[in-house]
Amino acid sequence: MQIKIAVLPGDGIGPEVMRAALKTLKHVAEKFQTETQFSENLIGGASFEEFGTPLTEETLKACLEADAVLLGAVGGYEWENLPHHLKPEAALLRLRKELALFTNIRPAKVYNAFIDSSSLKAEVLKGTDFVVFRELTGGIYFGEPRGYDANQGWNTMIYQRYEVERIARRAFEIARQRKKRVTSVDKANVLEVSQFWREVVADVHKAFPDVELTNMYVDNAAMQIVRDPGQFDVIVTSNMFGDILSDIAGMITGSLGMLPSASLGEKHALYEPVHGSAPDIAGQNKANPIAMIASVAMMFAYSFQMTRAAELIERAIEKTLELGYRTADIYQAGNKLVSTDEMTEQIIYNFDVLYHEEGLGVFTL
Ligand SMILES: NC(=O)c1ccc[n+]([C@@H]2O[C@H](COP(=O)([O-])OP(=O)(O)OC[C@H]3O[C@@H](n4cnc5c(N)ncnc54)[C@H](O)[C@@H]3O)[C@@H](O)[C@H]2O)c1
Ligand SMILES: CC(C)[C@H](C(=O)O)[C@@H](O)C(=O)O
Ligand SMILES: [Mg+2]
Repeated sequence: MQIKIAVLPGDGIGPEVMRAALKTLKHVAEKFQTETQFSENLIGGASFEEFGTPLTEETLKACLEADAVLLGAVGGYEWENLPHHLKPEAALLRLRKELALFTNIRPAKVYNAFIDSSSLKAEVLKGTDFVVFRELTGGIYFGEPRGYDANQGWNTMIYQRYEVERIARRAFEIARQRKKRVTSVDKANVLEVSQFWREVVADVHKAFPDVELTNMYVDNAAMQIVRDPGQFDVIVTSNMFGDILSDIAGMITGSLGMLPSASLGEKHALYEPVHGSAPDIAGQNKANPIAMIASVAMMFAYSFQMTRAAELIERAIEKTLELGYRTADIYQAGNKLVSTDEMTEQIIYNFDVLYHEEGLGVFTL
């Protein structure tokens, strides 16, 4: 098999975690006799500096032609005051829209080895394994009209029926393979668009009577995720609520540096960590590469049905954590403090150890 991947390292720690991910990817692909073909392009601030735009047509074309896109992160202090359409983040938003990546999947899974280093108590975290399905190409992020002048600023939160239906359907389908529980998160007590969301989700639910549906207001959901994360299986929600809830979920798992994501459309797929470009630690070889490496695992599973490869990467991450290796963001006294590169080497080493063991290829991210 040959796989064609568009690589977009981006800004800040993006290139550092991408280097880690590509090293892992190449190693895994070789083990599984999979031929890889890469295109690499600038995106975000790096692209703005070189071409005066955060996303060139050439980069977009490379992404449209690839089987899967891998993205590091975009953004940084130096580009914060640019007009909106030139900000690094605009590139990511346009890419999601152009590739029609309407489903963003962000799993919040607690690694056992890690349970004592989270900011939450171990007994609260035990058994936490849920996934956020965030709508990614609609809602207030893209609604018109939008703008600001000297006296006011405005955005529009709008959803079309088909947009809610397709993400809800995917959430119910995945729930069927999991614990069969969907929590739809909205703000229907205040927003009409949320009332609409709630009604459409209920309509879609009729085709999935074996899955339990609960509705929850977003403020309560934020609290419940921290109070009792074990109650959730699949959370489905709109673009902005999903953005916020997935960062909260990031802390459940210990650090944003641990959370991978997949963005899927009908034809295209993009994989990126949930975290940003972390300008505060960029260039120091101390970023946690796990979110990016786990995003590669998601790519193998979702884009190429290589479940065994994905499972081995996931287990190699787990084993590396069990052995006590930690980057600075998750370090506690008694651990082995390692750099981005050393963490990557350990994960690859443990991948090789596990590769020789028997396994069924059960991927849980
Ligand atoms: N998908 C993306 O490209 C993406 C996502 C979020 C934020 N951003 C952008 O990134 C820039 C910085 O945003 P922010 O500071 O709000 O969020 P951030 O995720 O970049 O950083 C938040 C905090 O988490 C830490 N952190 C994040 N990832 C880490 C990792 N892998 N290892 C260790 N520590 C890590 C950072 O050091 C920082 O203290 C902004 O320009 C923002 O727009 C981009
Ligand atoms: C960088 C930004 C545009 C992006 C978002 O808000 O979607 C980020 O926060 C994310 O969660 O992927
Ligand atoms: Mg975010």
